[in-house]
Amino acid sequence: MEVVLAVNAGSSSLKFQIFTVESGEPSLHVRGAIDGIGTRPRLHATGADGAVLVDRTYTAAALADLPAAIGEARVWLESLEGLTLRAIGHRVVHGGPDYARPVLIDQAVLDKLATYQELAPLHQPNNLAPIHLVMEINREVPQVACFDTAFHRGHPPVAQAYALPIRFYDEGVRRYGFHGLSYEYVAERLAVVAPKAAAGRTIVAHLGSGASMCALEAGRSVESTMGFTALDGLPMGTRPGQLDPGVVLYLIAERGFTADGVTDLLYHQAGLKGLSGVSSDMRDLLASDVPHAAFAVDHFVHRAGLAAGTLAAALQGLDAFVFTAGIGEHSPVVRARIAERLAWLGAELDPAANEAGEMVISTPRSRVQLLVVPTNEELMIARHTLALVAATAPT
Ligand SMILES: Nc1ncnc2c1ncn2[C@@H]1O[C@H](COP(=O)(O)OP(=O)(O)O)[C@@H](O)[C@H]1O
Ligand SMILES: CC(=O)OP(=O)(O)O
Ligand SMILES: [Mg+2]
Repeated sequence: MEVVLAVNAGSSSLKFQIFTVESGEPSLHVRGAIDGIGTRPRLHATGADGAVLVDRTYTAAALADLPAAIGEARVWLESLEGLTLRAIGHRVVHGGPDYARPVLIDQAVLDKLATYQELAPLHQPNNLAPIHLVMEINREVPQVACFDTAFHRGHPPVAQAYALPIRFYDEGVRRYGFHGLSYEYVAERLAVVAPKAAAGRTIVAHLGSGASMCALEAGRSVESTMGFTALDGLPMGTRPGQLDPGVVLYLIAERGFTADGVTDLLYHQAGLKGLSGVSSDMRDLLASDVPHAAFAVDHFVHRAGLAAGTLAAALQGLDAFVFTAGIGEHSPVVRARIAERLAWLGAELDPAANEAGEMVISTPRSRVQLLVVPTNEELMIARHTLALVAATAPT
């Protein structure tokens, strides 16, 4: 059976899905992940029917980092029988100014992508590691890089620019935006399940351990809360979101921070984790009775409300607001609190539909339709990979 493997190597997890490709559209065969890498590592995978194929836990030391997780995932994937690998697609967070669409990977592409490591230190090295490994063990299988930045590359220059001397724009210091594979998937899904919302002015809120929002005009991205790196915008699990650059200058000039020290603070020690002192995980904060945990949640909701206002201004109005990713898909409490911040735009939540996790969670008379649409970055990767491989196959 011919399959495409989609790999989403993140900061603390390695997600993968295997799709059969007979029909032209990828069809789910196996879905799995190793998560909790370095803390509570767990490999689990299910078949298309939901049957559990593997569920293993490890000590933190046994799977301490992403390379170790890749090694473990490889052993398990190679134990699956009867599969012929047609191609492998990878999520690559930063495509810089060069890549506006997915690309077939060769050494030159890989070298170029390595130059963006500093712009996404939490993600890019992890995204590239499995590509390197496959290149070492099997040069025959085509590999495709699918970028988080690509979906946003049509933003108008006024939206992409920072008010710095223009030479910096020319050399690539721009607002790129991320989570593009997730937004592209949600936009395609909306066109099917909520065509009216899809045709209008929509904000999609991708609220996971990384979090951002995207403004869609008839399914096309026109603005996003993230910028040059995935540090900007909303507060996240361990990243602060929007921050006055003066804070960084203060840390360097007054507190003796090095570049590495600032990087560690902004990528690993800030956000919900830093503010609460409890956890980077929204579930832990909602369950905690520590006052700082509640304060971190309040801050998250406050900033989400402000970001929604900014994007509504970019769209000059709002027809629909969509929740997705870990928090957006699974937390009725956080959805309800953000929906409250959208009341001035005419949004009215249906509490029962929200608690039940229905797709439409607004009342019929709400002027802004509120929706929950689960994302699927791996399916988007598989679609792109299949399309690119088919287009470049020798005839
Ligand atoms: N039931 C829930 N309630 C609140 N938050 C949740 C729930 N389930 C998951 N989350 C949040 O979702 C986050 C993970 O989201 P996810 O989209 O999988 O992130 P990523 O892909 O960036 O690792 C977790 O850190 C947790 O904060
Ligand atoms: C770009 C980004 O923040 O990704 P993630 O949500 O996977 O951390
Ligand atoms: Mg993610």
